[in-house]
Amino acid sequence: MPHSLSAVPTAITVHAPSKVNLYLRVGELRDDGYHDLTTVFQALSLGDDVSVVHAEELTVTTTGEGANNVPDDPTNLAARAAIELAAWAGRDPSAAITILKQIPVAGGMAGGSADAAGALVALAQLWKLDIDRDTLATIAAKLGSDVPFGLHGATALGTGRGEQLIPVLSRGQFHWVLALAREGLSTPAVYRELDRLRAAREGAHDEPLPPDDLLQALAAGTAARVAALLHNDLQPAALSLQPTLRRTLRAGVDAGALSGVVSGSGPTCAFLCADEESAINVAAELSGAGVARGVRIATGPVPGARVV
Ligand SMILES: C[C@](O)(CO)[C@H](O)COP(=O)(O)OP(=O)(O)OC[C@H]1O[C@@H](n2ccc(N)nc2=O)[C@H](O)[C@@H]1O
Ligand SMILES: Nc1ncnc2c1ncn2[C@@H]1O[C@H](COP(=O)(O)OP(=O)(O)OP(=O)(O)O)[C@@H](O)[C@H]1O
Repeated sequence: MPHSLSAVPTAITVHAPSKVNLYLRVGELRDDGYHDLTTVFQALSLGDDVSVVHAEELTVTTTGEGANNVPDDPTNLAARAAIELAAWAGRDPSAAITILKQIPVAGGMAGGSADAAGALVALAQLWKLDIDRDTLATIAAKLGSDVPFGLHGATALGTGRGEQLIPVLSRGQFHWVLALAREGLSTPAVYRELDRLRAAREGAHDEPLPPDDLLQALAAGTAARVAALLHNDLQPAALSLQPTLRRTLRAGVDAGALSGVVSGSGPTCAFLCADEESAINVAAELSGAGVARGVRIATGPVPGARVV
């Protein structure tokens, strides 16, 4: 009996959060193909579970929400995380990675990034690596702009291409309703659409609003003030590519949300509600309105990717 038990490989499981951008200002297109950002991220309780065990080779298997649309080859961001981390450690990247997906795929909630962050934390433990958080964050930034925030979690101000993070004080818990869209949106396509819309406006520039008011509202924990200050420069581009999202945004506010915003590059719409009871009511009404493929309730902020 003890013999057969020891033959079972021990899995390490990490819970990795999704995110919503409470504030996202997009600067000019840079020479490297990225845009400079000023953003405020919040990590949400809706998340993926990433499990790893020792194996002869590197594999990745996904189950759950939208698993059919997630690659099971080395292009999976969790597999790329394994390859980058192994290269840093000077070892082979062999491990079996299993992802239980809850974060909508191509939904603007950093699903792949969460899995990459989760794989980094899980594999660092499985491989018993002596690696500090800063080095892990540097590897994370190579994998994608949103991956460092997947490690960081909570609420943070992001600059650069979104990978440079400063913690933001946030009091209490915020209650969100997420409306999942039927079709995903490609992040590069949404940035391209923003550039196209801006070029068509012939030099008209938005005044960059500093997020100071939002940071104060977060520190005070006032949902109504935070709701009034939600802002996403990518929203017009996401709406241009998926015009039905206008109806979704209206439906959430009509259902009683304080306010709604497209999450990151979309198409998920995130609605901030006054409290838990309001979120339950908004979710029920939105489900009945037929504007979304599905509706989820989430709270934030929550911690970054961590072993469970
Ligand atoms: C929309 C956001 O989710 C907001 O947090 C992020 O900016 C996207 O982050 P991500 O999915 O991790 O994106 P990456 O994998 O780093 O980049 C994918 C593509 O998005 C565009 N991109 C991304 C980040 C950024 N600051 N500027 C960009 O223009 C680029 O075309 C890039 O090739
Ligand atoms: N582990 C993964 N989970 C989901 N998608 C992945 C993963 N690895 C690679 N992908 C690919 O990346 C594409 C974008 O997926 P993802 O769910 O990360 O988008 P997103 O949440 O909109 O990203 P972001 O919010 O960071 O811009 C998918 O269509 C899929 O082909």
